[in-house]
Amino acid sequence: MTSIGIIGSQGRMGVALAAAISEAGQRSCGVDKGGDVARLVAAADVFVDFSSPGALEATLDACLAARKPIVIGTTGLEERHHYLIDDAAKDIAVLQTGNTSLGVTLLAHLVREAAARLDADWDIEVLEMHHRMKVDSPSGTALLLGQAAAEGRGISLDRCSERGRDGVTGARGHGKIGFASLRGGTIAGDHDVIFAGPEEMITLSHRAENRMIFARGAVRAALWLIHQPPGRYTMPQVLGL
Ligand SMILES: NC(=O)C1=CN([C@@H]2O[C@H](COP(=O)(O)OP(=O)(O)OC[C@H]3O[C@@H](n4cnc5c(N)ncnc54)[C@H](OP(=O)(O)O)[C@@H]3O)[C@@H](O)[C@H]2O)C=CC1
Ligand SMILES: O=C(O)C1=N[C@H](C(=O)O)C[C@H](O)C1
Repeated sequence: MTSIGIIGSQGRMGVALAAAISEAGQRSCGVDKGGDVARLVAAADVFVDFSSPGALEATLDACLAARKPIVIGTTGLEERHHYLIDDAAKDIAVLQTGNTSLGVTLLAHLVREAAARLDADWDIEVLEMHHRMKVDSPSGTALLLGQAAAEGRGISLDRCSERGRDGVTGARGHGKIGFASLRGGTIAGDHDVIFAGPEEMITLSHRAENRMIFARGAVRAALWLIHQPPGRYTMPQVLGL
């Protein structure tokens, strides 16, 4: 039996993850804000982080000291967090993703394919809606889908994204990838990638009906990651997509 340590165990995802770990016949333990992450790391075989970007540095340090692998599902990460992850991945196995579900992993593949086939006359917009308690925007998934679209087009998302339109912003930039975020209610996570072309439109969508899809995907990733050498891994590798 594998012991999976949960960073953010009392949160919405932490609770769903504990249920998914138990469903998979594995053992869980956890830590929350103010808790002893080094103690948790000593007690488990692999870790899943669904907490807050502020927790990441200490969590990675503890995993590095113990040479143990980690799945990072927390979103709202900044560039410096990605550098920390790249550094850690030289010594331990790390998987970071904005979405651990099978459906979104496949959707990202479809978005990359569509973007590769449609020229820049097809405007790409990523629309997401989440529950009222979500603190970061755009969602990690929206950014992941935007990245897939940019890769399909062979462009850099950093240079082509259009975010936070408000007021007289001027016409939409040609070839840009736009993002829009809605917040309300208890929605677990809805994402649409819209390809708006000349006189026709394609929408690729994913609806999360509840958090167990993320939790089950995270368990699958954690159980896969313990068998991998140091490196930075992705959900398509876990799912063989
Ligand atoms: N990759 C994916 O598939 C998914 C990612 N997420 C992401 O996971 C994260 C958590 O989401 P959610 O569960 O809804 O959020 P919650 O706010 O419900 O839970 C976060 C938990 O993390 C704890 N926490 C905060 N800071 C620390 C810290 N420094 N060390 C340890 N624990 C800490 C919180 O404790 P306290 O309340 O005391 O602050 C809380 O228990 C978000 O970034 C979200 O976007 C969510 C769903 C799927
Ligand atoms: O905060 C959430 O709830 C979710 N966060 C992730 C994200 O930012 O994309 C994944 C999922 O959409 C739910």
